[in-house]
Amino acid sequence: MSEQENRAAGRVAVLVDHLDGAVRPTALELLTLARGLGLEVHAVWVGYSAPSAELAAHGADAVHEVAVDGADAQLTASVVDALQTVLPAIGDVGLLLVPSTFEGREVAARLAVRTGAGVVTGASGVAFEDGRWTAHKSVLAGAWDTACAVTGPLAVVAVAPHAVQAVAQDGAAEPSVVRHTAEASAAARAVTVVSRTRRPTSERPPLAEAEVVVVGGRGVEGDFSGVEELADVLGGAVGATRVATDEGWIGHEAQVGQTGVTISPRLYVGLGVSGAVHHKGGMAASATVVAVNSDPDAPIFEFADYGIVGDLTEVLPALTAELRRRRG
Ligand SMILES: Cc1cc2nc3c(=O)[nH]c(=O)nc-3n(C[C@H](O)[C@H](O)[C@H](O)COP(=O)(O)OP(=O)(O)OC[C@H]3O[C@@H](n4cnc5c(N)ncnc54)[C@H](O)[C@@H]3O)c2cc1C
Repeated sequence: MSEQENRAAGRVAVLVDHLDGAVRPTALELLTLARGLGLEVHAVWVGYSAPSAELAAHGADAVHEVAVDGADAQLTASVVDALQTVLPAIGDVGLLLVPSTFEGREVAARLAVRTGAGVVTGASGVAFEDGRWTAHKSVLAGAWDTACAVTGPLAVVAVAPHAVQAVAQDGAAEPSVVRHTAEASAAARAVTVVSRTRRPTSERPPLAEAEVVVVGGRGVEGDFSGVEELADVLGGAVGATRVATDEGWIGHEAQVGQTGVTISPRLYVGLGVSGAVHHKGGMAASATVVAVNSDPDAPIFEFADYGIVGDLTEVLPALTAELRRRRG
């Protein structure tokens, strides 16, 4: 970028998603993406004790810790309050990256309503093109790639998990750490968190962020044990079609698709999944699609990278056993 373009693009801020003090993997991806843009990168951490060296290794030049006064800092309204305080303090921010998770998209939308920023969600990449921040995303079940240029002064781009690979670099300079305090808005103060109950933890990664997702459809005929076994061998998450969740074979939180969770794993494995358009809409951004289906004319084979025509009762145990053998 020329000096003039650099000035027009402004600085890049990254909202760092974290849980119990640990940076979420998607935040490291966002920082890596931001570093690649070649501009000043500011990491925004709501709370204190940010792991500044880890954030710097992934691209942060400066780390901003923000305490929210008067409300629970984990509420999305509080996160927006924090951003509204810290972005003007950084100054000249042209692009804010947030994760395209449920919470990230809510933060993006609330911030846009308050500030008039332009928002693009589910982006696979972002670049400064023809004097505007432009986000790229695939739409209509992956049938179209679009470029969405933001015309306002601030672009808020929610980036899909795994759009880039997080890469730490050795020898990053120690970032400056700046502390801020944000005043909670009426929206944040209106909510009191009375209790928190941690869901029973699973060894598996969260569905929306997983690098590998194994999905069971109607073809599993009610038995998800083989789907879970393959997911565990691959270190992945378990997903399902709406048919499988409607049948009560697995919880609704596992539903992948237009009305379920949107995923963008490196590897998607569909077992007894037909590949209906409503399902495809939530997984079309998967990098590699593998399908096992007994019907050679199943629509999923039209967009799968690798297809196995066969009965799950035979293919799945053989596949799992072979992968287990190869992984030692
Ligand atoms: C408004 C709306 C929103 C929707 N949202 C979603 C959504 O978010 N997510 C979603 O998934 N769906 C959604 N649906 C439903 C969607 O349209 C499909 O009905 C659904 O995805 C089909 O699920 P399935 O592939 O499991 O079942 P089916 O379409 O019935 O396919 C089952 C497949 O399993 C194969 N099979 C059967 N037995 C075996 C075997 N033994 N071995 C190997 N293969 C076998 C069959 O050949 C078939 O291809 C939505 C529908 C509507 C109308």
